Amino acid sequence: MALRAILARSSSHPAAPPPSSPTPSPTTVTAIRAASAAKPAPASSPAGGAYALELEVGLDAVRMASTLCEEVQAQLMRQDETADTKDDRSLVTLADYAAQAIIAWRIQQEWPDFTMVGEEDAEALTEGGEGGAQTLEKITALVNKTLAKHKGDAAPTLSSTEIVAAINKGGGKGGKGRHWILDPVDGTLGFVRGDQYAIALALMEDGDLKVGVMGCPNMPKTGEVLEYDSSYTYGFSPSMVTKMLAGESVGWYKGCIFAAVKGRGCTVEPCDARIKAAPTPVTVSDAFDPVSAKFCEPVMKANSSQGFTASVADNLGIASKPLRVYSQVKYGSVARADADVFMKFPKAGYKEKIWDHAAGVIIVEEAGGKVTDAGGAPLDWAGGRYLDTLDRGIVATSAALHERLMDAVSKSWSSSQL
Ligand SMILES: Nc1ncnc2c1ncn2[C@@H]1O[C@H](COP(=O)(O)OS(=O)(=O)O)[C@@H](OP(=O)(O)O)[C@H]1O
Ligand SMILES: [Mg+2]
Ligand SMILES: [Mg+2]
Ligand SMILES: [Mg+2]
Repeated sequence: MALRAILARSSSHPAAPPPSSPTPSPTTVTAIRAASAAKPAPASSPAGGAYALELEVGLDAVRMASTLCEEVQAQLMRQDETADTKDDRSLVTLADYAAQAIIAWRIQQEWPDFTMVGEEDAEALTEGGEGGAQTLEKITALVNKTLAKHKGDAAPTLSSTEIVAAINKGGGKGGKGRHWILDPVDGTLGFVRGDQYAIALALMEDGDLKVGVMGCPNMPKTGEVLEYDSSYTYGFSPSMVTKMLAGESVGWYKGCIFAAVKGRGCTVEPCDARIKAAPTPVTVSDAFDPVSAKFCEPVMKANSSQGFTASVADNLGIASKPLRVYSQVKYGSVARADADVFMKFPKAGYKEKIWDHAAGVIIVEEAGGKVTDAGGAPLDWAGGRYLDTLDRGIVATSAALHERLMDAVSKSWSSSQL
């Protein structure tokens, strides 16, 4: 792999006061009530049930990875660090490797024989000459620093050999059986631009998603993500940190972790463990009003046909502009009803990867939503590393709106074929 350094876009983010919550949009006329379709949300955290340990480990692992990513994103913004390109010319940073390493290490503590389908591998670090070796050294230091921060005296010091082994745990083939699915930094482009990204972890058993944990370190506590673009990378003010350390409520914060367990609902809580806030149940939008409805999609035209999604939105009567957001934060936005619909229609021939969707999908489903391909079929998690049988694209929405969305997709597809 070529380790060609790319300068992260320079970005100045003026300190801004915490934004206030946006006014909720009214729901009116053509409202489709989805309440009966939505699962009853539990009073607090999904609390795991039979998957309590998996949930606890997943939250711990994703929390550590979030800390590590925040540190690297700040370095990128200061231009103290750079991104590299992989053989497929996509971006990769220290954080992508280090987050995969720390999450795999944490899972291995509980399940030494676990298998994982993860995005990254360590080839560029072991076969990449001096540049690769230097990058591995930085990753090792970053992982150990993060472990020390989170585990204190109990923190081990991992060797670079252990780090390589942990990263390479992501090389699983998937298929039937029990596999963790990991995108250590989803939306790497957003990450290097100081924007939205997600750490997306899921557990799949025989094709069924059982647990999803998604860290979104730049997602605000409330409101739509695009309203906060000037404040993504500013930290907490000194007075907020003082309050947090004293265990006081700070009201607004940025940095959310979504957690979902099959059949037990979905919750959201702060990424930063210093913020004392109980996990809050989230549910998808319970009504559809085209006037106030919003849909989200990838930022890059190369990743999804923006013309096609505009046509589908038009068929649904959605008047507002799309929310173009990096990463699986889009699924989080649908899960907590900031948006009504997420659509992605990649170019023909592009093979979607399971780690780009697994955590987001169980989060939306457990929030009362439905995620399918463009033909209405559920996604096939047991087919290996790719979603090989996917029909055209992926749509996520409330269970109640799904059929209407399918009709809109069919209508747009027919007219685009004419
Ligand atoms: N050509 C093409 N078509 C569709 N999808 C692609 C394509 N190339 C890459 N990818 C995958 O898209 C992941 C990022 O998705 P996003 O929704 O964040 O895209 S965007 O940057 O907002 O446009 C991104 O995930 P990360 O690599 O984790 O960032 C890729 O796996
Ligand atoms: Mg990538
Ligand atoms: Mg991804
Ligand atoms: Mg990624």
